[in-house]
Amino acid sequence: MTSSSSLPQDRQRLPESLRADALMEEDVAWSHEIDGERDGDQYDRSDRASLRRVAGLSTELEDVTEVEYRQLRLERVVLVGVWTSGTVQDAENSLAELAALAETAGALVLDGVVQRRDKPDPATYIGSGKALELRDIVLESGADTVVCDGELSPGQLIHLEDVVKVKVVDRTALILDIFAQHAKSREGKAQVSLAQMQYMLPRLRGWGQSLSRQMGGGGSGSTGGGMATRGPGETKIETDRRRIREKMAKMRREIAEMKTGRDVKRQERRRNKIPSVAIAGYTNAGKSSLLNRLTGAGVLVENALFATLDPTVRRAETPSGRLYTLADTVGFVRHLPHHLVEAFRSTMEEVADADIILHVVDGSHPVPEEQLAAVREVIRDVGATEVPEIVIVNKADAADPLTLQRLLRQEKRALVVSARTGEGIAELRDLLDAELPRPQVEIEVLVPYTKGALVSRAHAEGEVISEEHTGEGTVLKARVHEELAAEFRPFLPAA
Ligand SMILES: Nc1nc2c(ncn2[C@@H]2O[C@H](COP(=O)(O)OP(=O)(O)OP(=O)(O)O)[C@@H](O)[C@H]2O)c(=O)[nH]1
Repeated sequence: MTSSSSLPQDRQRLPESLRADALMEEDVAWSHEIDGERDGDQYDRSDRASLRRVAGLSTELEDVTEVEYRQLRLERVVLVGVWTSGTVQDAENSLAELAALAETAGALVLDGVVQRRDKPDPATYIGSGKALELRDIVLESGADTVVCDGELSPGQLIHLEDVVKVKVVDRTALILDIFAQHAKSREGKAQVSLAQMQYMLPRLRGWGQSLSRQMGGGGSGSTGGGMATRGPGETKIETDRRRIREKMAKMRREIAEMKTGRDVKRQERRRNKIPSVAIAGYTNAGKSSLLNRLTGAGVLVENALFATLDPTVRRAETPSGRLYTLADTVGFVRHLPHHLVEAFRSTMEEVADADIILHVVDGSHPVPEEQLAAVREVIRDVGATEVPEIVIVNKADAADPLTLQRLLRQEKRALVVSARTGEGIAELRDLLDAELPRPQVEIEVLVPYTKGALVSRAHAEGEVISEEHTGEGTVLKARVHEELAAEFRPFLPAA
């Protein structure tokens, strides 16, 4: 078993070896220890994450009890995870992902600890001995927040805060915080707010109590940064709860109205029979980059998780000139808080409604299969299992060729591409051309030049077989969808 005193030595040793190649002054070493408490299996490893500091996170913990949710203030964090099953690699990947999430939320990750246990401790998430060790790490590193790699009960949050004496947040709160930062549309913002309130409701008491206790007993220095002296009392919490419930009801109504507007637009696209392609995939897999490649649209591409939160729908063209719509969707992540899956169910309808799902996976990830499985779970959840799926293994330029080969072997329909270099994109366009549903009705018409717009629609929405300009108008032979065929009816040659 690793004693707590070996940890500081590890961390002292690591920054030096890393400092040599540090690019930024702000970079710090990220080390973590995986502690085999039960089976004596020990594992030490260091890693370095590129860490960035993002300003502008403004909320103190006490504000969380206000009805208006503001972002959590995550600055200097220590990560902690409980490793209950799977391999060491699984535990590492999960913590690495938590680090990426914390960075995306603007935090500086100082350290990470994983504890091997059968299940999380019901009182403090990690065992009580480990919690004390964590307190030492927090003190030594000057962290202001502990981020846990799971969803904690209100009681676990209170108890762990009591031990470590700084704010404790869980993975769910972290993801909600990131979503709050990234939502841009009114609908997206409303959905995230609703999910945040849902999450907050049972936890108001916990955070309030914990704070009151810290204020009363712990001494102001122990909380690590700028907390107010007011601990919300029972009555305040009750008032907050009622106000939150009222606000949630109002928000649900508003979201329902916005959804109606979006449904109308989607039905319009359907009526026009423009084939639709939905891009789905794990967060950071390269969905927005692929959308940009296929449409030339300047969608925000960020090396951060969940840059895309609101569905973006664009028009694109196949090599033969057929129009289709391409929808980018929210990035998925393992253990996506269920409030969020629920909240984004309606935006995911773009996926359920599509003719084809392009399931983008990051080929440079050590285990892309995990991401594929997590995304498929959501695809199943939104009832989109019937939609044909093409797996797009992205980032070929940065991927291990063996991983690519393995994925191609495992997946029924897969294509290797690089949205960055353009590799494989021509093949993807051809594939879409071949796979998108074809218009059914063949027409042969003479269209007067005054109705030129109809001919343009045949080009965009159908397939033109031949086109000839005569003195009387355009002689057009084409395959189009039923609705458009009906509009051409007046121009059919007289029987
Ligand atoms: N090396 C490499 N990097 C890529 C490729 N495609 C995308 N990226 C990078 O991966 C990161 C994420 O790309 P995005 O397109 O924003 O990913 P996303 O899936 O839309 O992300 P979310 O919005 O978080 O769901 C960015 O830093 C991209 O530059 C690729 O083909 N090769």
